[in-house]
Amino acid sequence: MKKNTIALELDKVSFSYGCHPVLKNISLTVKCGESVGITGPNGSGKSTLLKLVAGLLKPDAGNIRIFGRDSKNFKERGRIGYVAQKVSIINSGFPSTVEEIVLSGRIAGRGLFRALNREDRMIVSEALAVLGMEKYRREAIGSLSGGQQQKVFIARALASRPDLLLLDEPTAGMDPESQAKFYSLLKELIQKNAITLLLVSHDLEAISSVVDRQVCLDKHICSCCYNFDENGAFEYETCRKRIWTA
Ligand SMILES: Nc1ncnc2c1ncn2[C@@H]1O[C@H](COP(=O)(O)OP(=O)(O)OP(=O)(O)O)[C@@H](O)[C@H]1O
Repeated sequence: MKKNTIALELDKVSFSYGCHPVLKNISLTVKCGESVGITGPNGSGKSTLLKLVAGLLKPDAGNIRIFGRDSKNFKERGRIGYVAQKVSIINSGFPSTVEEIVLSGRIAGRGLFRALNREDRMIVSEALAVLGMEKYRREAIGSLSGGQQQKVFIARALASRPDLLLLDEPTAGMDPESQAKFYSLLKELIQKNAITLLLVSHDLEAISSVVDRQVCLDKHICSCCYNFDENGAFEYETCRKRIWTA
């Protein structure tokens, strides 16, 4: 996919849950291969924004274009990998193993009737490594903790090799060591595969190593975008003050 082409364009998007307005006039353009962090206070609409891009919700007003197509007509949903903030916990009787769940990400992108090959297994191993979950590959998913299950679903999304990856607070249930390793390996993976990333997080500092810039949802309006300098430090401070003192 060509760099500098547009992966995602939100044009004056508004959304309400019933009579509760959440997003108003949001405009945002993301280039192919770009990584954008979405930050903002609780309830500012970050998850809602990802759900709109994932096609799980429809905007009340405005347009969303994905890879040049109006989202209403965008049928290639396999090109989008989305992992919600909290996946539903799978109960202990569920028969699939971690490896099977992650492999199912390969089917989503390539179709049910294509046999899985060595490359698929290699991609699955790589995705499990990003999440530090290789040693659980033969375990039943239902026997894992909630945080571990979340990691498996992130690995599944990575294994699908999406063109656009939407991650909603992916490290919320991770210990600090897994978190640092995850962001560093995620960065490698998205750069290697030219994946466009939208990453929701409260931890501006942690994600500054992965994202090219951060977008702040502030009082329901996408109010500021900052590019990072080499260390990310100055822009991070500015951004944080703008969000939490507003
Ligand atoms: N299904 C729903 N029905 C009604 N209101 C909802 C629903 N989902 C979210 N909301 C409301 O929409 C607003 C935005 O929620 P959203 O989850 O998008 O915010 P957020 O920025 O992701 O929050 P957080 O940082 O706490 O995860 C909140 O006021 C929330 O209560």
